[in-house]
Amino acid sequence: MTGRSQFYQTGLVHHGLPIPAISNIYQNRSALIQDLPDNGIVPTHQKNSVSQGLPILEILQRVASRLRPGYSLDSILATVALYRAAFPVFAYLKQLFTDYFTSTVSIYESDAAAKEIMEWMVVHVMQKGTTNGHVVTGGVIQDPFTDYMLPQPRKRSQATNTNNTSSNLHSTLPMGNKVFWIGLRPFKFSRAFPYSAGDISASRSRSRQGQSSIHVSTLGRSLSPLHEFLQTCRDFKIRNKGETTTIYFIGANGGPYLAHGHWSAVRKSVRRLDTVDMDATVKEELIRDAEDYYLPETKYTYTDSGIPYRRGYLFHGPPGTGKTSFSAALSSHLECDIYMIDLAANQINDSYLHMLFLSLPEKCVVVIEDIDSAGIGRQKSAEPIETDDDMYVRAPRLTLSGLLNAIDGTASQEGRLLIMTSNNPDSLDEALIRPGRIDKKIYFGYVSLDVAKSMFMRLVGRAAVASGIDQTEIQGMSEAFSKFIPEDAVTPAQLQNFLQGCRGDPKKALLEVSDWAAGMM
Ligand SMILES: Nc1ncnc2c1ncn2[C@@H]1O[C@H](COP(=O)(O)OP(=O)(O)OP(=O)(O)O)[C@@H](O)[C@H]1O
Repeated sequence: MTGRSQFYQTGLVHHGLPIPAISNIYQNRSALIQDLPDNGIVPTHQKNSVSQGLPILEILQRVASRLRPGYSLDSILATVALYRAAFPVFAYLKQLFTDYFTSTVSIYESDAAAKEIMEWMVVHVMQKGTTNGHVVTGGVIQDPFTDYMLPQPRKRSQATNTNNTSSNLHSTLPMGNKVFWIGLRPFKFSRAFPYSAGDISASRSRSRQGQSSIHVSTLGRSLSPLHEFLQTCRDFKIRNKGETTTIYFIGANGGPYLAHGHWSAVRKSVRRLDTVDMDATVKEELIRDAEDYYLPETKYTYTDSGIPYRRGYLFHGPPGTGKTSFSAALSSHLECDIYMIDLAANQINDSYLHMLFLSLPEKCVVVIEDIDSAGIGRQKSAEPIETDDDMYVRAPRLTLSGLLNAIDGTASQEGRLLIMTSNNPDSLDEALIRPGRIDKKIYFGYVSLDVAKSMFMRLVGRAAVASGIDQTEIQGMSEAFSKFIPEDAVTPAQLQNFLQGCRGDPKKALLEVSDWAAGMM
């Protein structure tokens, strides 16, 4: 037996194929050559072929020779054997090439950078038709692995048509590998199903507590092209911020997302600051303060003075006065994502909250809602640890010290803007709202005269002006309307509800407001 055939055999044994089959190929080849008749043509059925003794191959051989007389399967089998034998060598060379001639970045899918990359990919690779498959889904995007999805492009005329079912369709990237080019440089993007059991590539990508990750590679040992690519994706996201805000929240009680600290996400249309009605001076001051905080020189001043670069606000006031709405509008205005934490609604304990804060991006707005209702005592530490595999469900509950440590412990992320909302600020522990943790306390109150006018104009007046009613007349109506609203009795949420019921009809609003206001007293 020659070294070459041995090599093939080794390859076949390695891949679990039957050795006899391969020996047959070579033995039978020589037999075939020796037995050739003078004219060199052997009737196929008489050939001592490799297919002999293997019923399926024999059948295939017979079919092949009927279709094409004189045709033998031997060459195909030899090619297959060659391929199987050469495969490990190819895999080894490929790995060698990857190790020495390419660079790769790997990012957990829950990371903000991964979402930026996937948004860029969806628009620049997938929607441009340079890929032959993508996943389309409908409805609200609530999964941490899909929040980077972008709406399918629509015609301008469809944008206002709420009945159009395609408006709910979103595209995301297919699983697997995708090669794309930026200029003359090739990049490879890899992504695997997060929880597909048994999938080797997926399990390779799930290195940390079930989190899947994406990988981007390019030619060359330098990481600079990859950093430039990440920056491109970030710039793209910032440029497109104008239309939507990503709101992150913690999944429903329990479940894998909670246990593993994944933020769920929804993408919503931007809430503009001018749609939140409140005292104009307070509003302006607050916006300026937040804008100043994100100026590069402010960051420098904090760092230079040795002050942790963090800022905190406490929004307090009755329910339905715009604390959450203003927080969302402010995050859109600052062009950053918002992270909502409802301490009362989720089984959050000290270590879990700490981990959530560690996972925040550098620039973001974090809102801890209804902080007074979280039932935080002044315990020094959590109760005895229960035996459980998951570190995030060990400590049973949240303590004040755990909360303080999460929001401004040494390991806590800098650069975030923390907003706590409360309906009952007097019940809050002094330590929680001391200067340095809370820099501004803002009261969100009941509807004032000005707020009533502004809400009337926004919710019914504008549409009436657009339909042809005189602007001055509408303004007069808003003036008259506001006089019916009792002071310190109606929240903006209640007034919004009443005005929505008037279906954009200012005359109806004016007619019915008196009775409605009397019912609110
Ligand atoms: N000042 C306001 N300007 C405009 N809309 C408002 C205002 N306050 C409340 N709303 C409307 O009322 C609804 C509830 O508002 P929001 O959730 O922001 O209130 P909240 O103060 O955060 O309430 P809670 O304390 O219960 O969380 C929203 O639909 C919002 O549009």
